[in-house]
Amino acid sequence: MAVKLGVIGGGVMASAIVSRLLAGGTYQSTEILISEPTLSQREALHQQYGVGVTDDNNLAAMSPVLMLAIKPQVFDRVVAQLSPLSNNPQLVLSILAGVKIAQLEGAFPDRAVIRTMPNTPATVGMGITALSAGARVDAAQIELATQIFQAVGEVITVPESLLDAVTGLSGSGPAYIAIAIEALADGGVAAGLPRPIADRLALQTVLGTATLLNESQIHPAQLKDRVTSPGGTTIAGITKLEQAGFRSALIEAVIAAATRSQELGK
Ligand SMILES: NC(=O)C1=CN([C@@H]2O[C@H](COP(=O)(O)OP(=O)(O)OC[C@H]3O[C@@H](n4cnc5c(N)ncnc54)[C@H](O)[C@@H]3O)[C@@H](O)[C@H]2O)C=CC1
Ligand SMILES: O=C(O)[C@@H]1CCC=N1
Repeated sequence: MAVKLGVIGGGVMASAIVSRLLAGGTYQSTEILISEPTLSQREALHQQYGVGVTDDNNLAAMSPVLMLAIKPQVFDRVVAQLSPLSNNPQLVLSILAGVKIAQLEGAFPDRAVIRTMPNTPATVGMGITALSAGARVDAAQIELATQIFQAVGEVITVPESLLDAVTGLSGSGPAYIAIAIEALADGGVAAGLPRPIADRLALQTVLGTATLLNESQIHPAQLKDRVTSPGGTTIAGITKLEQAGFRSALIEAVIAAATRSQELGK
């Protein structure tokens, strides 16, 4: 069967996206070719997903749809090593933080380019991906990109000027939430809970709160007010959070990550 999707870089995000594309039937394993320099990673991808693997980026780049899943720091080097013949894909999808549509269009002349920002909950189909289309993209290509990223969760379309901010929030956000869950569990241990119980309580509290907000569509501030009894435990905890700058820490984290995304595109 002919390869339909080539992927350059077979790391964390490529694995997450490819696994969901296969599970959802968007592509068959024989229709995907991943180029990856690390032998053990190639073997793992082939064994786990049955996809084609290669150490030659030019082979992956010949596919009609090419997904770039390398680190932004190696983008220039990877592009410089692609031969003109492999400048064949009709559609290039980039998941690279920071790398701009203009850079992508310069690297793939005459090809349609869509810059995207997915996130790691993609692994379980609960991701959210923002797409931003370049000038050469037609409606069918936006539809195809949407279909590909819907395999890993929600898809939204934004102007490119917002993609660095998206990166700072939803791209990097899973790490902030993971730290929050770890810290909540540490707090539980500090308050006397056995570790396994603290871990379970912390995780389910975040999962349950996110699900409740999502399903009820109430504002987070309303939910906070519902939990907070006058003179009770929650307001005692919130007072400490405010003293420690919890809100501003999160705000500053998103801004710092967005700023770093901008820097990566320079
Ligand atoms: N990890 C995350 O949560 C997210 C990452 N991204 C973006 O996705 C991209 C990939 O990130 P990860 O998957 O986390 O990184 P990763 O390090 O897990 O994967 C990158 C892969 O590229 C391979 N690679 C290195 N040099 C190469 C070359 N010359 N040719 C081909 N492959 C090469 C590496 O061996 C590695 O397997 C980055 O650009 C990042 O900005 C986007 C959204 C979320
Ligand atoms: O940390 C990074 O640069 C990548 C982009 C978004 C999430 N991880």
